[in-house]
Amino acid sequence: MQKPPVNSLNLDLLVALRDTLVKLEKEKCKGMILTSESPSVFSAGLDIMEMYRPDHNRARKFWTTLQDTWIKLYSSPYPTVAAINGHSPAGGCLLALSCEYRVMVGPKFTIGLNETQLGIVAPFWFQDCMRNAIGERQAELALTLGKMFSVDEALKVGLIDEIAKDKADAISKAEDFLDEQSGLPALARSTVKVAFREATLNRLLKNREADTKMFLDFISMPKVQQALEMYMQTLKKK
Ligand SMILES: CCCCCCCCCCCC/C=C/CC(=O)SCCNC(=O)CCNC(=O)[C@H](O)C(C)(C)COP(=O)(O)OP(=O)(O)OC[C@H]1O[C@@H](n2cnc3c(N)ncnc32)[C@H](O)[C@@H]1OP(=O)(O)O
Repeated sequence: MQKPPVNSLNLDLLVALRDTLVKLEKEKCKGMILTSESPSVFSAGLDIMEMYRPDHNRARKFWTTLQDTWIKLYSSPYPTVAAINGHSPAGGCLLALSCEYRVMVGPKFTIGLNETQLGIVAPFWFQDCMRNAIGERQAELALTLGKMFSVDEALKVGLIDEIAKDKADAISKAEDFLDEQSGLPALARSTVKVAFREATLNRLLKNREADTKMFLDFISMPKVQQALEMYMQTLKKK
């Protein structure tokens, strides 16, 4: 990802990510590493400006493109690794959680689904991804708190799989994971992957329209708009 300054996921970046994932699948990609050009941010999550005083049609397109991107990434037949070389809050954490393996550069960055802290709600499929990675108990604690994990905490709870000392080390560890996968019969591998992920995927696939409506209704609430405005101001002042 290369959208300065913080790889915030706006409609354009989501379209680019989705189209890349579609292309990789078509071209029978053998494996993908998702990482960031920024030296300190993997992705700042959803672009707040897409939710603040939105145009209804654009907001709908934004949300359905996010859903498409997640579905493609989460169900990709080829192996996927997130080399998390910077902070990874909210939607950034979702991208990492949707890969099969996570290597994160330590020690100073943070990762987590922090939505609750912002007065917004992590959608059920964000929550499912966290639950699948760290288990029911830890996921409930993390999501109600909107906890951002340090790299050490993330490793301890199973949110990431390995710590790297810098980006090059993270890429090298990600390549080791892909090398291990490349020796396996591809169809057997991807069938097992999709079987593990099917229930989570189907939950969104069967409720896409309801999920979109919930998003649009949610961001239309004056209280949510106020929270987003205050949050944007805090970020800008910083
Ligand atoms: C009632 C029940 C109903 C249930 C309904 C369920 C449905 C709910 C639907 C709602 C779903 C909402 C889901 C949201 C998921 C998200 O992803 S929300 C986004 C959350 N993201 C964050 O909180 C991250 C915010 N950013 C940061 O913490 C920091 O920027 C950073 C740690 C990533 C990087 O720090 P640093 O390197 O110091 O950069 P900054 O100076 O902070 O930022 C530079 C620049 O970028 C702007 N910016 C940062 N993040 C965002 C963002 N997410 N979107 C847009 N813009 C962002 C920041 O304002 C700075 O701008 P300026 O340079 O000052 O102009």
